[in-house]
Amino acid sequence: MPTSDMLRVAMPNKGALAEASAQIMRESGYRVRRESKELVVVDAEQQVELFYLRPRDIAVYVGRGHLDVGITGRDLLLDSGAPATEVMQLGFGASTFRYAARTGQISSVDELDGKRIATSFAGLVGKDLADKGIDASVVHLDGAVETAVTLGVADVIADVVETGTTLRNAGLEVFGDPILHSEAVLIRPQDRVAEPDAAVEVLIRRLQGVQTASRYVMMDYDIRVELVEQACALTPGLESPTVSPLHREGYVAVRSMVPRSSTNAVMDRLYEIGARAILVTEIAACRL
Ligand SMILES: Nc1ncnc2c1ncn2[C@@H]1O[C@H](COP(=O)(O)OP(=O)(O)OP(=O)(O)O)[C@@H](O)[C@H]1O
Ligand SMILES: O=P(O)(O)OC[C@H]1O[C@H](OP(=O)(O)OP(=O)(O)O)[C@H](O)[C@@H]1O
Ligand SMILES: [Mg+2]
Repeated sequence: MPTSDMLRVAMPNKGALAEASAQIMRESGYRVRRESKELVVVDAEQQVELFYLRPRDIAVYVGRGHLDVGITGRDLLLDSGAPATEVMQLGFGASTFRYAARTGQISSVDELDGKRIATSFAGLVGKDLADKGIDASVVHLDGAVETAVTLGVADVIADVVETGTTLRNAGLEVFGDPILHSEAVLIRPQDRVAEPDAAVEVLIRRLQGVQTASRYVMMDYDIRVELVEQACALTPGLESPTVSPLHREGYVAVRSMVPRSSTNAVMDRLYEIGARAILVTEIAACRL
């Protein structure tokens, strides 16, 4: 359906996902908007158009096939009911979607029957209630739903919870299991996910490259040649460590990718077995 040959991408124009979405696209080498009033950015060189839309509307545009891919929240995708499919998790914007009530008032979803539930995710909540066989009424509000309980508009809310600060400030607490674990995701039209699309594949590989580059560091060290197997067991890398001869007889240099979170623990172990000149560098970008 898209009329242009360019890859048409939906970007969140504001809200919790906007900044991180712009950052991951920028680091993936795409031209993003410089100014928050820009609605469309055309990158003729790379044949990509970015459309800045309300996060809530993104699944609608993509589901109808007017845009090829979009970045939105899993909760917004499911709430919309649009025929779009999640094709990649983007690793930011994590949150849970939960029921909450006045502290100490409700301890289980079994108590929801007959209650008024305020939410801006009526689709998601309606489906959850139906799945659980609960007969409750949904009060659909645009946002700041925590206040609905304070003002007596509802008995319960169902909303995005990240740190829990907003709930605490409203004197509310969660109950029951999370309805959903959400995060930012890349979505495509449901009826086109099976169709190979070279431009989408390039986008996904670039996004994966940025994710990997931020999850790993590059580690270099020198070690006596007879200890190289032991050292490589500590730094197996993703495929295989690079082992190069050193000018100094009996030593080799090893280079390997190491998960960022274990950097210091790995350096400690390497040092203990005799590795020296252990250097850690950032990976700016990668394609694996
Ligand atoms: N702390 C958070 N608050 C709100 N949404 C969050 C948070 N963390 C992640 N998200 C995700 O961001 C998306 C919400 O997008 P939305 O545009 O409503 O952002 P917002 O920050 O609520 O902005 P708005 O000012 O328009 O309400 C959802 O997918 C939600 O799960
Ligand atoms: O658990 P927390 O870290 O406090 O974050 C969750 C809160 O943030 C969002 O509100 P937002 O600022 O988007 O306002 P809104 O409700 O009007 O969308 C969300 O709706 C919760 O209220
Ligand atoms: Mg919001």
